[in-house]
Amino acid sequence: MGARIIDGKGFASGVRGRVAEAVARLKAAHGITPGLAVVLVGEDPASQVYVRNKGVQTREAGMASFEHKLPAETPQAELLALIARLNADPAVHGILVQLPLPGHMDAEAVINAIDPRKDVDGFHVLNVGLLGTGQKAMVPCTPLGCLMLLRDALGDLAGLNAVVVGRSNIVGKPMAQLLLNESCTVTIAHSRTRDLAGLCRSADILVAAVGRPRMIRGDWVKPGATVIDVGINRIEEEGRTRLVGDVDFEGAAGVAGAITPVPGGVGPMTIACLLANTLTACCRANGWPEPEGLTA
Ligand SMILES: Nc1nc(=O)c2c([nH]1)NC[C@@H]1CN(c3ccc(C(=O)N[C@@H](CCC(=O)O)C(=O)O)cc3)C=[N+]21
Repeated sequence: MGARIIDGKGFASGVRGRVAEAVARLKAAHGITPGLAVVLVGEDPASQVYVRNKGVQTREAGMASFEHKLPAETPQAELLALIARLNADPAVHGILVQLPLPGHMDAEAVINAIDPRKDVDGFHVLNVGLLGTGQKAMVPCTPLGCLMLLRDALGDLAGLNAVVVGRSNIVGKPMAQLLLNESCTVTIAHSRTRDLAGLCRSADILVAAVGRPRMIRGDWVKPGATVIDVGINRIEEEGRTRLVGDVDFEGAAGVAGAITPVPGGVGPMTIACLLANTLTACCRANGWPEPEGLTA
């Protein structure tokens, strides 16, 4: 057990504090309150918990929270009409449509209907393109949170070997883009990668975002590496439900230089970065300077 445990929960609380300070300054100087609209379609219990937490933390940061809960069977046209209203609402600076959406909806069409300037998830195809070309984008919250933790742990990331395990549009691909923008040498690995263990052992930075409990073993980790575990897997163990990551924490912590725990690592950073992105969107919408240290 040699690795430093990266305190994502504590770091996230610091980020939220800095967001709250900036929000208070905006209110005092301009009388403007950044606003975040969260849309939940259906009654998925996990999604309900996340949406409630987002609302609480948004208000705690001094921002306005608008929650829209629609029944699972809502026609897509109705959701698109709501998004159009939120796009046009000057009190709303950020819009998040909770994923996954019910099966009858086309998630890509829904996401691409959001005004890209209000797309605080960074999932709109325009933001994906801006990030991919190194231009100013709205950056997906989870990878942005991981980047903040990595910069804090390592300082300059240039020249480091980064391996991202997982190629999702939500985490793996944008994470790789961010690390490339930091001048890392980046490899994206996935289920078809040959000798995944050996590849992982070449990583100075190892980001696990595959959604398979404890898949990354301790002997896949290069001694001294920084390990970022994005996985949040609910498993049954010894008769109770536990939350574990995509990394075998006990094994990896004996080898890594630093590692994020689950829970208390990347998860809390996701919501903190959602608030940071809402603040950033509000500043950009008004032509004010962006908050320092809260963007990519
Ligand atoms: N459009 C959209 N944007 C999202 O950002 C989005 C989404 N849809 N759908 C669901 C996922 C999941 N997600 C999490 C946020 C915070 C924690 C978090 O704070 N986790 C804590 C506690 C975990 C727990 O106790 O359940 C931790 O890891 O320590 C986890 C997961 C955002 N998501």
